[in-house]
Amino acid sequence: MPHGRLTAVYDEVVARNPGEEEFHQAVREVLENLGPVVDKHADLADAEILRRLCEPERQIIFRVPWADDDGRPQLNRGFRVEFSSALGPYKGGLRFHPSVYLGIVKFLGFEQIFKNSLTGLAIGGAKGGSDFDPKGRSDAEVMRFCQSFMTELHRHLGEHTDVPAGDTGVGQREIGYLFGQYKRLTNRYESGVLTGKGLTWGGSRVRTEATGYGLVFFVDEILRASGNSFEGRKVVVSGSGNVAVHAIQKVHQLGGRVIACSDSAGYVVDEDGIDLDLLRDVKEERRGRVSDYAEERGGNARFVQDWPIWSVPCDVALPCATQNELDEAGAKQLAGNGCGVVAEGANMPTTPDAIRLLREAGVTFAPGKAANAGGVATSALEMQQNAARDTWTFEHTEEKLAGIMHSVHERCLETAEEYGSPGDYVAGANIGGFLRVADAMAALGLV
Ligand SMILES: NC(=O)C1=CN([C@@H]2O[C@H](COP(=O)(O)OP(=O)(O)OC[C@H]3O[C@@H](n4cnc5c(N)ncnc54)[C@H](O)[C@@H]3O)[C@@H](O)[C@H]2O)C=CC1
Ligand SMILES: O=C(O)CCC(=O)C(=O)O
Repeated sequence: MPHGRLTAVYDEVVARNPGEEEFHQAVREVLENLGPVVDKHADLADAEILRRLCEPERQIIFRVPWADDDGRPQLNRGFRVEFSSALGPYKGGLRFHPSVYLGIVKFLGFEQIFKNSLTGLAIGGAKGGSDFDPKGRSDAEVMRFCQSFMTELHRHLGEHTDVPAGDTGVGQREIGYLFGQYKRLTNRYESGVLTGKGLTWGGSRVRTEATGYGLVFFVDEILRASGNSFEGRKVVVSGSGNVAVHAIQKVHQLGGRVIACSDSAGYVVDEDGIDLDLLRDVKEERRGRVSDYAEERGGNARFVQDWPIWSVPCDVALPCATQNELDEAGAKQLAGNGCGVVAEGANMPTTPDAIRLLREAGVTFAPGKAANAGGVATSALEMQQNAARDTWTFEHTEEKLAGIMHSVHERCLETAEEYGSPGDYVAGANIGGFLRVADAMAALGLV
């Protein structure tokens, strides 16, 4: 990072947030692109916008006690990092996974600022979660955990203040328990306080599908820009959760074929194309593994007990599982096998070395800030419907999502061009996301 001013900001972030490696990585990835912005807009640098953006407006860490099914007390740690409210109420998901600690929540919250800004909608940036592991827990245990988590968190939330949603380990079941407890504690049916709700209690059509669908809409924009399409293309998707499943569905709808997906135990290769009904039955209904899918599917499907998935040859790769899952070795395999596009469905799944390698090899790379923005954008559409006490059809909502992904794609390309890096989606996303939030911060004064 050659720009002195940016290096100083980065060094300060590392010194003030020791041990939070994922947060350092996320900050560095943004700062690396901001040299031309600082040169062009000295006023933003003088207002210390960058330093202020790297310091969350508020960080909440709390104890979450709950009782398991045997009546034994259990203890977890809860987090909510409210990073920036310059553009609107804090907005971003909750992650329940044993790996969650402050550094993970801060990297996710930091990325969320720029992603949310890129959507063009009125949403600030935040993220939260807990080191609670829902795997193997009964519904009753998950409910008690969620109720305890919300018992503390509710005092920090509100439809105009902070609006969480799901992320890894938090789906509609958890959002339901959280919303139920919020309603009980506040005695308010405040639909706009959480997104990702069920359709009978204030949810939006397409929110469940939105991140995966939006990702595929974004890749479709990339392919169309060079006169191509998904028709007949082989696609590899890592993960088999919410984002992965809906990305697979939309790829199939657009004429592509997803031939592999994974979970934390390994991956399945199915050259005939993943059978989505079977995958969803195994993963969502029975909470099983992709190895069960391979066994039940039979035929050409095979399970490989290894990780990661990137040795499977494909035209398009969509990392949709977790951070830093695609490293330099994986990038080398993808590029060597002729992959043309890598687009991030997960948040920061590609390491900096892997991104460098992909770009040097001529692979088009789309960062999650832009490519997976469809989820949070549709959350904002859910908030719009809640505020108007309205419900939209699936077709209308999906059309809006596609329009938003089109404009995120345009914003990335136009910004990259303007700032001297034509065709560079990383520069376009980072600069485009930064400019909108920086402009608002400058207008709001030193707050
Ligand atoms: N749900 C949403 O709307 C959005 C999610 N994302 C990101 O997409 C990614 C996936 O999220 P969801 O699909 O919602 O979660 P999920 O909980 O539905 O699925 C996560 C998937 O990733 C795999 N996975 C998780 N941690 C892993 C690890 N340490 N090693 C190997 N595999 C692992 C799981 O096996 C599962 O298949 C995350 O990075 C999340 O932050 C990004 C934007 C929005
Ligand atoms: O819908 C939301 O508010 C959150 C989505 C999210 O967590 C993300 O974009 O990573």
